[in-house]
Amino acid sequence: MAPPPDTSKTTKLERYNSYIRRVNSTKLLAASTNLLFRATLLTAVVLILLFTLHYPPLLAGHHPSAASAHSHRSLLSSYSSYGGATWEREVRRSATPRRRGGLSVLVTGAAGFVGTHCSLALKKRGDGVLGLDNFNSYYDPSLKRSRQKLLSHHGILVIDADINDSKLLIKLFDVVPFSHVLHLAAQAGVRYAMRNPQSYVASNVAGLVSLFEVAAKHADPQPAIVWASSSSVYGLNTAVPFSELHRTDRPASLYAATKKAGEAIAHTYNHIYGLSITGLRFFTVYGPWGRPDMAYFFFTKAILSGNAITLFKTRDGVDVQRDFTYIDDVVQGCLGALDTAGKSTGTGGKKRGPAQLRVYNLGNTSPVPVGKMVAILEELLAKKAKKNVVTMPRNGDVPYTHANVTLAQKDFKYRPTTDLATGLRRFVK
Ligand SMILES: O=C(O)[C@H]1O[C@H](OP(=O)(O)OP(=O)(O)OC[C@H]2O[C@@H](n3ccc(=O)[nH]c3=O)[C@H](O)[C@@H]2O)[C@H](O)[C@@H](O)[C@@H]1O
Repeated sequence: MAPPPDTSKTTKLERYNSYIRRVNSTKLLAASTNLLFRATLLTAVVLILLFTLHYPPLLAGHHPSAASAHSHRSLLSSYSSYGGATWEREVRRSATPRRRGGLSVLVTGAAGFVGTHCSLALKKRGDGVLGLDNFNSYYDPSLKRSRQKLLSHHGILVIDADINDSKLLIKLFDVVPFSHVLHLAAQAGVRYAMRNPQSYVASNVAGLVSLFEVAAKHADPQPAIVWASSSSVYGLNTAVPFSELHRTDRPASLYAATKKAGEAIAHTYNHIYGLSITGLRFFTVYGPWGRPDMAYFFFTKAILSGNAITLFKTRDGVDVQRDFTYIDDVVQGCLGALDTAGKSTGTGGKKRGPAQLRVYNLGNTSPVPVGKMVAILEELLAKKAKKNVVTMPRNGDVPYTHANVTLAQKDFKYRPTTDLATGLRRFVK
């Protein structure tokens, strides 16, 4: 019988070969992972570049900047961390009123233009204010960070979070028994809705529902809610001046449609859950710390830098007109609405009785043609604008806005006092 073959060497060799194969495959895996990582990085850089080219930074013009507000928002909320004794202490400190009978207000969109001014005014008179903002990149977030610094200087904490983050909202209402919510977080801008429609649905519809859900079902006590609707809901309405009784079922832009949807949603939450809700229809609000995507702001920049501006005329050749409203007047209206808001009547998602549901115009009551607005800026800046006058494109704009504010005047003494020339002088300064 032949002796069995000596396998010890072959076995060793096989083991060695298999070891080498494993090492090589690991190297291959590492190499391919490395390659994949580099490819992903390169794609991301190319995408960011393409996006930046497509949406140049807002401060350089009037186009919304970089990444879509929506994707940025989800990124922020997934990174937002909250909780813990120190965090809760800070939240309570910011939200606690300093005067007897003061309000405790959750201000959403606190690092926004109107949000910052309202938060400061509330804090100044001794109310507690806690801010919330997602710092999205619709316009330069560094302006929002500067406003956040200003607020922090006045003892107001602004949390980085999105209104769609229900868990955070629930946590906030667990920590603080807010008496009011001033809900200003929204995707603003009329014409941008054609470019990024989903961001309007995410903020102005889904975000609003997320807030109402938490306020109706989790907050105890339920807060009274005052929120920002818009003059744009009047859409194709031709009866002037715009009254709260006029038709608002013909929005001209998706922006307006989401605000109108918000008013309908408010009705539902008031009806089912007894939430006290007040909608404020703002009319083209302007002033210091304003929004760079608005015409008065980017016109000023363009005039100073010698760039041309585009002025819209209606199809009949008339200047478009706006009831430009100065920020201080709007703040007065917001505080008046908060002070006169009735209490919500429900608890734990159950209505206990009828609650207040209101809508008010907050305008200036004197429309100004955009050409006149530019003439005021030219005088203040001592420099002529280079103007391109074009027929208003079909971009969601309406030709004319004009507020009737009798209702706000009657219910909380709203009385706008700043004309456009005075307001723009303060802005330019
Ligand atoms: O009243 C409101 O509720 C709305 O007011 C503003 O919207 P808008 O009135 O369109 O304000 P701007 O974008 O600053 O435009 C002001 C005027 O300048 C005109 N315009 C704008 C841009 C431009 O390049 N040229 C031009 O003539 C517009 O047609 C408009 O008549 C805000 O941007 C909205 O977020 C807000 O909801």
